[in-house]
Amino acid sequence: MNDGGGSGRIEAARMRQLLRTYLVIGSTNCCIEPLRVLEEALAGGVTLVQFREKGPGALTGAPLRELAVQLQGACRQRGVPFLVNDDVELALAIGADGVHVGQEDEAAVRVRARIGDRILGVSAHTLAEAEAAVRHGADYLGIGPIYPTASKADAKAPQGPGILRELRACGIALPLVGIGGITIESAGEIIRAGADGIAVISAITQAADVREAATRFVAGSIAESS
Ligand SMILES: Cc1ncc(COP(=O)(O)OP(=O)(O)O)c(N)n1
Ligand SMILES: Cc1nc(C(=O)O)sc1CCOP(=O)(O)O
Ligand SMILES: [Mg+2]
Repeated sequence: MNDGGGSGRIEAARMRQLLRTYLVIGSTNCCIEPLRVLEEALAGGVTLVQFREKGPGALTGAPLRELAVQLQGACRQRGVPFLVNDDVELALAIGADGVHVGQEDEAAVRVRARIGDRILGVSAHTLAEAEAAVRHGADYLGIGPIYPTASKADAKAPQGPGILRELRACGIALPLVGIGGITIESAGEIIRAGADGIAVISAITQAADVREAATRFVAGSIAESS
C-alpha cells in the first residue's frame, strides 16, 4: 500500500479521507469470526482499519500474529490501510501501514523514529497532549472518549464533541478523528464539531448487519464532509 508505506509521509488531505469511517477491531469485539466481520465492514466501505486486540480473552503470540495477517490480507484486497494498535513490533513484523499509540504507550517520538513514513496515530485528551503529538510526528490524533464507551475498560471521562471544537479553536490543524461511544445518530455532530471522521468499534462490529451499519456510517460521513 502506498499510504505512508514508502513514498514519504502521508499528506494531510489523504489522511482526512482515510479517517472518515475508521473501524477499530479485535477478536474480543466480535460475536462471530473477526475476518467475516471485517470483510462485511470493508464491503460497507470503511476507509481505515486498526487492529486492536485487547481485553479479556485477547489473543497473544502466534494466534495474535495469525489473526493480524489474516485481517491485513482482507484490507489489502480492498486497498484499505491497516494499522496496528500499541504493538510496534507486530506492525513492523507484518509490514502494517501504520501504528496507533496512546499516552501510556511507547512515546510517539520514538515510534515515529521506528516506523519511518508509515502512518502514526496518537491519542490525545488535552490541548497540551495534542500539541506534543503534533511536534512528535503524528499524522492524525484520536480524540476521546467523546461519549461513554463499554469497549475500553480504562477509558477516561467522556468529553463530548466540545473537545473537538476547542482543539480546532486553539489551532490544532492536524487530521482529527473522534472515538468513544459513537453511533450512526451521533456521527454527524462529531464531524460538525471539527473531526475529519469517526472511529468506531461496537456500533459496527456488534451490529446485527455489519455491512449495513458500515454503509450508513460511510454515507453519513461523506454527507457531512462535503
Ligand atoms: C483512533 C483511536 N483513537 C484512540 C485510541 C485509544 O488509544 P489508547 O489511548 O492507547 O488506548 P488503547 O486503544 O490502546 O486501549 C485508539 N485505539 N484509536
Ligand atoms: C479504543 C477506544 N479509545 C477510546 C479513547 O477514548 O481513546 S474509546 C475507545 C473504544 C471505542 O469503542 P466504541 O466505539 O465501541 O465505543
Ligand atoms: Mg494504546
